[in-house]
Amino acid sequence: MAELVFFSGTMDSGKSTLALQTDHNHAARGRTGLIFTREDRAGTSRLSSRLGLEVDAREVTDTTDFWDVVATERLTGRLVDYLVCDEAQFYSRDQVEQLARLVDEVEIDVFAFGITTDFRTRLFPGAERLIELADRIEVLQVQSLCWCGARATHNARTVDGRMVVEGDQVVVGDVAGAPDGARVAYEVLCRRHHMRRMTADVARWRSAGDPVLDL
Ligand SMILES: Nc1ncnc2c1ncn2[C@@H]1O[C@H](COP(=O)(O)OP(=O)(O)O)[C@@H](O)[C@H]1O
Ligand SMILES: Cc1cn([C@H]2C[C@H](O)[C@@H](COP(=O)(O)O)O2)c(=O)[nH]c1=O
Repeated sequence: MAELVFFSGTMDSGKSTLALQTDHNHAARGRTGLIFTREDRAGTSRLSSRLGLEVDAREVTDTTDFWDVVATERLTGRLVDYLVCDEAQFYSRDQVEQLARLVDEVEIDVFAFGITTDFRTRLFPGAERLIELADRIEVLQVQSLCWCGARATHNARTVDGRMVVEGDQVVVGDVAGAPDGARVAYEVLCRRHHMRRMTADVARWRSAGDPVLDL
C-alpha cells in the first residue's frame, strides 16, 4: 500500500541527502519517480545536499497541481511509482492534499522532506498539513546540534549576525553564514537557547564578558 511519509528535521539535518538517497534506491529497483523541490538554495529546479550531490528537479510554484502533473505523465505513457518532494514546508496546504490524494487514489508513494517550524517557531503551512495527513512522520536520525551540544530542535534566523523573531516567513538562506551581499543566515539551536535568543555568537560574547554589547 502506498504511503505519504513526512521526513522532518531542522535545517542541516540531512533531509535533502536522504531525499537523494531515497530516489536513488527506488530508481535502482526500476521504479519511476519524479523529484520536486521549491526554492532550494542551489537555485531553481535543483535539489541539492550539503554533502555535494545535486540533481535536476521540478520546481514547485504556487500554481503547481501535483494531480495534473501526474495525469500529464500518464497521458504520455509514463507511469509514476513515487514522488520525492523536498522543501515541502513551502508547499501549500492544497498541494499537500493533492499529494495525499495521489497516495490514496493512484497508489503513488510520496516521500516528503522539510523543516516543520520557521524562525519564529511557527509551523509552515505545508509542514502543518503534512503533520495532519501523513501516514508516518520520520524524524531524521542524524542529530544536528546546538552550540551547547544538545540536540538542535529549532531554526533561528539572524540578520547581520543578530537573532530576529520578526520578518517574512520565507527567506532562502543557509546555516553556513550569510553569503556575500546577503544579511540573512540561519543557525540551529535547542529550544532553551532559541527561547533565550542565545546564538553561538551571543554565548561567546557573554563568556568573554563583553561590556559593550547590550544583549
Ligand atoms: N563536509 C561534510 N562532511 C560530512 N558530512 C557533512 C559535511 N557537510 C555536511 N555534512 C552533513 O550533511 C548534513 C546536511 O545535509 P543536507 O541534506 O544538506 O541537510 P538538510 O537538507 O536537512 O538541510 C549535515 O547535517 C551533515 O551531517
Ligand atoms: C527557518 C526558516 C528557513 N527558511 C528557509 C531557509 C532555507 O532556504 C530553507 C530550509 O532549507 P534546509 O534544506 O532545510 O536547510 O528554508 C525560511 O525561509 N524561513 C525560515 O523561517
